[in-house]
Amino acid sequence: MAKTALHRPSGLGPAPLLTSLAELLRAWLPRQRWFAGKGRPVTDVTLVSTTELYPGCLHLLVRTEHLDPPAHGSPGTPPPDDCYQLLLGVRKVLPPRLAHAAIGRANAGPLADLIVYDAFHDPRAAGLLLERLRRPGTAGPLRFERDIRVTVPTGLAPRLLDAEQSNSSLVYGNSFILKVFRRIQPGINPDLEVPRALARQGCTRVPAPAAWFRTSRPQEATLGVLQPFLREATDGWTLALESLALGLEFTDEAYELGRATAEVHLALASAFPIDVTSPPQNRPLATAMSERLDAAVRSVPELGPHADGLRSAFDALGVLGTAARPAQRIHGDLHLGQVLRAGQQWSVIDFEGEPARPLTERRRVQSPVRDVAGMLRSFDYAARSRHPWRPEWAQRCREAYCAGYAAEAEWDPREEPELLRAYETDRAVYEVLYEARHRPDWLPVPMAAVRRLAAERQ
Ligand SMILES: Nc1ncnc2c1ncn2[C@@H]1O[C@H](COP(=O)(O)OP(=O)(O)O)[C@@H](O)[C@H]1O
Ligand SMILES: O=P(O)(O)O[C@H]1O[C@H](CO)[C@@H](O[C@H]2O[C@H](CO)[C@@H](O)[C@H](O)[C@H]2O)[C@H](O)[C@H]1O
Repeated sequence: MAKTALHRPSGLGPAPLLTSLAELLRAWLPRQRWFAGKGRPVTDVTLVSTTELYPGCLHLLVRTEHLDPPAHGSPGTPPPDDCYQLLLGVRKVLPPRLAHAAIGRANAGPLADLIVYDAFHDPRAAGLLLERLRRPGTAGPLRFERDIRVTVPTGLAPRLLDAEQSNSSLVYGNSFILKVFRRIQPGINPDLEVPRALARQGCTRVPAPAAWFRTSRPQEATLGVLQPFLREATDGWTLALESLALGLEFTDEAYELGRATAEVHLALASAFPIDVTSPPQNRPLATAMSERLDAAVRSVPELGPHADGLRSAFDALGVLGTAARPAQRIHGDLHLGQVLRAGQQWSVIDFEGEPARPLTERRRVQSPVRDVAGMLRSFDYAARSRHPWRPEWAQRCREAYCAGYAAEAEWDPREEPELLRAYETDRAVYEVLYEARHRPDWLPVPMAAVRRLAAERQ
């Protein structure tokens, strides 16, 4: 294929993508787990930038346009059009081992009669991507950078992680993991910004970025981060489900997890110092939560009958005036899937925040209670994800986690019941939206919490 086959001057902004490829992507994108625009038919796919990484392997940023931009801006609703990162392979014949990665055969334009596939599944493409990261430099609008103190060996065998993810991750030789962001938003991604800042702080709870790559077009944005792979680690969700299945307690683990969370919060507060002269106001926070609830009710009507009960949590927060704890940078999407345990040590990963929220919002300072609430919701998720439900198991985890947090942070999240309840309610509303969009079978799990939280109305 000629090098210029897909090249258009990417500085000119969105350009119509070669028709046949656009057609293929229109059908393929909505089927991907990481596609954020589910439920909103894609009307067009346009090219934002194309970079040939090597012959037959194209790095693409594409923009999707949608039929019906939602009339409301709910927390789980992406803006009317979105930008996605793709690595496409192009071959005359696709070997059977790559059959599952096929996007389709182009029938027009310079790619006519060639098969296009998702090259993250191709070890050759994945290996070459690692080589780019090992050697800092540029390729078109792409810029590859690394921490020169970290040695990344050459020739590490890649494998695409088979996890239910918002992005795509490649593991190299069980030594490094490259997370490739799929939905791209302008600005630095907190999943690069925060772990780098924590590493500078000497915090060992978070794997430090070894290399990363960005784009300068259409705007500056982070595209991927390579970090050490914790090969002996198991994620907290798997551990919690194992413990439930065996009828075991999880309180020791939860206590240690509380300590780890507090340690990360303390490191975040040092890494991102803020002006604490004006404590955060609760009323605007309560209003924002209430508006998110309104939008969620419009998207998921099952929430409607519980809306007044849920809102009482936000009202109770709103009347409190200023918050007792200062706001700071936080994790933003903390749950049991974001913590990994190796031996006795809990590590925290994925500082991207809730993927559906705008980047600027995810990088804002917020109450650390929001992360605590996220983890408490996760204990409830685990307890409710299997029969018989074990609410008392979750309650014991909750107490242990808060006690562990208090031991490290020297303040106890349970001393802020209104804030905690409001954040748990806000998180449950987010989860309802998330599940309705991505995993409808799971909707009963957060809906059970919604019923409980609404019934707790004061
Ligand atoms: N440093 C790491 N070491 C070991 N496993 C990891 C590491 N980082 C991520 N993982 C695994 O990859 C999965 C997905 O990573 P995550 O950052 O949560 O991606 P996403 O934001 O796409 O969901 C995690 O659930 C975890 O199992
Ligand atoms: O890990 P991500 O950044 O992709 O987070 C999203 O997906 C999570 C599910 O994979 C989702 O988490 C919800 O389900 C978990 C169990 O699978 C549970 O532990 C969490 O408590 C619950 O919120 C998360 O909300 C979403 O942002």
